[in-house]
Amino acid sequence: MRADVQRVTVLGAGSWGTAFAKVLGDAGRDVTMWARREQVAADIRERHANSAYLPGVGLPERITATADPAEALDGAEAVVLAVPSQSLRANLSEWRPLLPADTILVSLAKGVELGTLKRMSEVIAEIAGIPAGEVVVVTGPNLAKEIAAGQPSASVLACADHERAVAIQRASANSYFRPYTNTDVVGCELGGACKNVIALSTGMAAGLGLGTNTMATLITRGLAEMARLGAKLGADPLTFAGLAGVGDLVATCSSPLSRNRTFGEHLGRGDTLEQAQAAAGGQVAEGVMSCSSIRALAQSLGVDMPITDAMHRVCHEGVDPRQAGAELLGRSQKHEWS
Ligand SMILES: NC(=O)C1=CN([C@@H]2O[C@H](COP(=O)(O)OP(=O)(O)OC[C@H]3O[C@@H](n4cnc5c(N)ncnc54)[C@H](OP(=O)(O)O)[C@@H]3O)[C@@H](O)[C@H]2O)C=CC1
Ligand SMILES: O=C(CO)COP(=O)(O)O
Repeated sequence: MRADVQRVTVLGAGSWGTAFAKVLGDAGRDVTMWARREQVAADIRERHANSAYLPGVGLPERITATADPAEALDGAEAVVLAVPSQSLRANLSEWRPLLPADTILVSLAKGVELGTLKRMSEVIAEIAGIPAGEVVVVTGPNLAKEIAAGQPSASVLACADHERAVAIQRASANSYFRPYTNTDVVGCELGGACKNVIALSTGMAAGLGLGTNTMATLITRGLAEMARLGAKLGADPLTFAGLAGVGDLVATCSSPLSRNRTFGEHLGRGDTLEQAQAAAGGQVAEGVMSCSSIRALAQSLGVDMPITDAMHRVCHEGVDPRQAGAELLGRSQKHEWS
């Protein structure tokens, strides 16, 4: 493993993969991106733009791109995985023989895998055949469009191996992006996955015409339920007070740029799942799948996550958003911290 990472490969050329490549390029790193579609790769390589995902954003000239994963991965000192959570296992299985030895694996994905109920660093470690403690997880309040516009933001690089987190911290820190390290991978990853589900709920509330008190209630009680899950899985409770918890919740639950919040808003306005998906224009709203996997994980551990449960029932059992809201309020009364 190199402490002074210079050559980075980003696998996935969507919103966050491209914005994170720009962060690395602006930090002076040489970046090669892999795009699933040749036309996206050509746009990045020849026009220094990704018009499909980040229209109007100029990319550093030191970023190049290809649709060939072998070419993208050649010589990579760090590999950033920037594809949706539910396809990551299949994608990485294909790429595994191409991964350079000793490369640092970095995860941008915020989700929990359906079926296995694994966090993304667990999936990556399993497929790559490395200890889970070696995967670096990027999380925090990082709306891609704002970061691509160079707006100041902080982030968290979580890894049990502090040296790997520091290597990526050095490689990504620039004038507008301030990454902190953290060794609580469980807490950081759960924060990133759970907040997408809570953002669905705040979007849904907005779509129903509800105001700020409702949004603050969902954010705060969402934080309580993700912290309960984290505590059961051995996370540090402080993590949920940090960038990966409150920070990402506030950004995602309140911003019109959030795909999860926007998806929820469509459902609240009465759109079907299919209509909301069509409006997302092919971009991933991870919470739609993660509400089911996180709910199953919570149930397997006996953890109460009522908002997540409500989102699962709206998204996958056809429950009306108004009814889900009424049921949340109608639950038995209790102490705030019980
Ligand atoms: N956008 C954001 O602000 C942030 C996103 N994240 C997380 O980062 C992860 C990636 O998100 P983001 O880049 O925004 O997602 P996007 O939907 O913007 O892009 C997804 C990328 O993955 C590709 N892709 C989609 N499905 C597959 C598949 N089955 N196999 C291979 N490639 C596929 C897409 O290719 P194609 O264009 O060909 O469809 C595209 O390049 C998610 O987990 C998200 O939650 C985290 C922080 C911020
Ligand atoms: O994770 C994000 C911000 O930190 C992006 O959220 P969305 O996927 O909802 O756009």
